[in-house]
Amino acid sequence: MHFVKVMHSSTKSTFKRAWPFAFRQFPEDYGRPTRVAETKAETDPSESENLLPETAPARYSLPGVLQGGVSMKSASPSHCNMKSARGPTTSREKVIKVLESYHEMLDKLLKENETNQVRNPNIYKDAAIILQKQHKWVEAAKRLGSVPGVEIGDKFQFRAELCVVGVHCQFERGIDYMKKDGIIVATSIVATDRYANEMKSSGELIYCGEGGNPNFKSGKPIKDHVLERGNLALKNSMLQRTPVRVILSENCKRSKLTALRDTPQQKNLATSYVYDGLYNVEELWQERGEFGKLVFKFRLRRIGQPGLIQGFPGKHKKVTPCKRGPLINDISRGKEKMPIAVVNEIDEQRPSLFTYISKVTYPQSKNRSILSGCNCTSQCSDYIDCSCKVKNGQEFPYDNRRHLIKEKPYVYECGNSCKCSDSCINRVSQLGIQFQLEVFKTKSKGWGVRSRSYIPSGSFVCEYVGEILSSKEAEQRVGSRDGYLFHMEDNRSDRNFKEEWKPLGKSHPSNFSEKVTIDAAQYGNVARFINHSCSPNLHVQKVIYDDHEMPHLMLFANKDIPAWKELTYDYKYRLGELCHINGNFKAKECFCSSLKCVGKFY
Ligand SMILES: C[S@@+](CC[C@H](N)C(=O)[O-])C[C@H]1O[C@@H](n2cnc3c(N)ncnc32)[C@H](O)[C@@H]1O
Repeated sequence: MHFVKVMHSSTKSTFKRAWPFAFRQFPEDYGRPTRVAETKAETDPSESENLLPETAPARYSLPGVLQGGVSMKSASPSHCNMKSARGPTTSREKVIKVLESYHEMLDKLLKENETNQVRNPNIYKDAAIILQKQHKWVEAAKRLGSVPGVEIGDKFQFRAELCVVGVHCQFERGIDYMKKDGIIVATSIVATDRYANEMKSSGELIYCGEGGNPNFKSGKPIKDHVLERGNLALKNSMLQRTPVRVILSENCKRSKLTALRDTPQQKNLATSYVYDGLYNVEELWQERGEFGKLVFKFRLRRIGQPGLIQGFPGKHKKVTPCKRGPLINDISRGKEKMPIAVVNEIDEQRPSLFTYISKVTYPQSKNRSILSGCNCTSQCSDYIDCSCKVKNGQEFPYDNRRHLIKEKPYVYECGNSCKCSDSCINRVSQLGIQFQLEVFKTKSKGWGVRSRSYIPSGSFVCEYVGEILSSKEAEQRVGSRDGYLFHMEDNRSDRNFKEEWKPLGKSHPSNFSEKVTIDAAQYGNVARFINHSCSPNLHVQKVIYDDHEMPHLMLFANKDIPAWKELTYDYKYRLGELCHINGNFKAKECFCSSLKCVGKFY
C-alpha cells in the first residue's frame, strides 16, 4: 500500500492539509485502486472562473422529475415551434426562446465578422456573453440537479448553448461547480472524447479530472492533476452525495448551413452535446494518464431516470478502443515508470503467468577498463572530444529530441562510469519506457502491444528483457519456448563495427565472443508480447551503456506510429543463427496482414 499526498491551501488560513490516498494491491488484479474512504469535504480557494453568481440557494430537482413536461427531444430552435403568442411561459418555452435569441445573436456576429480579415475564434462565446449582459440567460444562478425545461436527450450544437440554458456554465472547462453550505460541489460535467473518459454500457461513466493537460501551442509542461477546483468539487459531490448533470459530447458532421461559415478545418467535424441526466459520483482514484502524469479518475453512475441514453451518442471511437475496462491495471506491478494495462476485447483469457522484470541482469565484465566512461562534467554535447561520442563514430547517436538518428551496429550511451549528468543527451534507452504501452488481445496472434499515444520515429520504446542463456542452455530450450527466445549475435566482427573502433586507435575487446540468448518466457517485460510483422514499425538496436560489454536489445520506432497501432518488429533480428541450432525451430504461419508479408516467420 502506498500513499500519495495532495496539498492545497485554504483561503481563510495558510494551513496545509495532506490528503491520504490509498491503493490496494489485488494479487489477481495488479493494483486496482480502492474507493477513497474520506468523509470530510474540502474547500477550494479558486472559484473566480465560475460564470454565474451563486447568490441563489442551491436548488434540487428530484431525480426523475423533470420539469416542463415537453416530450420533444430536440431543443434546437430550428426544430421547435413551441412559442406561445404571449411569450414563453413554461420552462421549456424559456429554454427554446433563449436558444433562438442565441442563434439570432450568433448570426448577427457571424455576419459582422464576414468582412474581417481575421476570423474571431470566440464568436460563439461572445454571442452568449452579450446575452448574459442583457440578462437573457435562462438561469440567473447556478443550480444543482436538473434544469427546468431541459430534458434528457436534448442536443446542443455549441458549448455556449449549454451556458445560456444553464446546463453547464463554463465555456471551456469540463467541470462546473458552485458553493453549497460553504464548500464547492460539482453542478455539471461535459464528457468529451478528447480525454480518457469512458462510458460503460451500464450507465457508468469513468471521467478524467481536469488540469495538467498538454498545450502543444504554448509548450507548457504537462503536470499531475491537483485536487482543486473541478476535481475537488467532484470529490465533494461524492462526499455530499449531490447529483451532477452529465453532458456527453460527440463529433459529428456539421449542418450545411453552419459549415458555410466554417474555416476549412472546421468544415467536416463539429461537436454536439447531449444532456444525459443526473449522475452520482461514486468513487475517485489516481492513476497514470496518457502522458505519464497522475490524473484523477471519477466513477459516476447514472441515477435511475427515464430516457436513458447508453454510452456516448453516435460513433464514439476515440475515448479508448477498449470498451471493457482493463483486465490488469499494471502488469509490471509498478516496476515500470508507467503502468502497462492488459485489455482483452476478444475473449475472457488472461495472459499466462510469468514474472515481470524490467532489467536484464548481465554477468559482470572482465574487461571494464576499455569501456570506461567519459569525463564530460555536464552535457556531453558541450564537449567536442567526449570519449562516448568518439565510441559512437564521432557523432552522438541521438538528436536533440532524443530520437535515434540512424540504426547502427552498436550505440554507446553514457553510463555509470561517465561523469556527465543524468540529463545528458547520450542517455536515452537506459531511462526506460516513456510511452504508455498496453498489452491487448489480437484476433489471430495471441497478445500484442500498442501505445496509447503517438510515438515519433526514432523514439525509444522498450528493451527486450529476459533471462540470459548461454548457447548450450538456449539449445535445450529451443522447441519448448522458442517464441520468446531472442538470440544475440556478436556482430563485432562486422566491417562496420571495426570501422567504429578505428577512431579509438584500438581493436574492440572481444571477450563477448559467446553467443547469448535472452529468454523472456518465464522472466520478461512488455517486449515479450510484441509480435512479428513483415513491415514492422520498430527495429532492434543494440545499445551498450554499462561497464560490461554486453549490449541491451532496445526497440526503437522506425517510423511515426499513431496511437493504438500495434507495435511490431521483424523477428529476423532475434533469431540470427538460432534457427539453425537444431531442427526443432520451425517456421510459423504469419498473420501480420502487411502487403509485404512473406507468409512465414521464425
Ligand atoms: C514473443 S511472442 C509474442 C506475443 C505472443 N503473441 C503472445 O501471445 O504471448 C511470439 C509468438 O507470438 C505469435 N506471433 C507473433 N507474431 C506473429 C505473426 N505475425 N503471426 C502469427 N503469430 C505471431 C507466435 O506464436 C510467436 O511464437
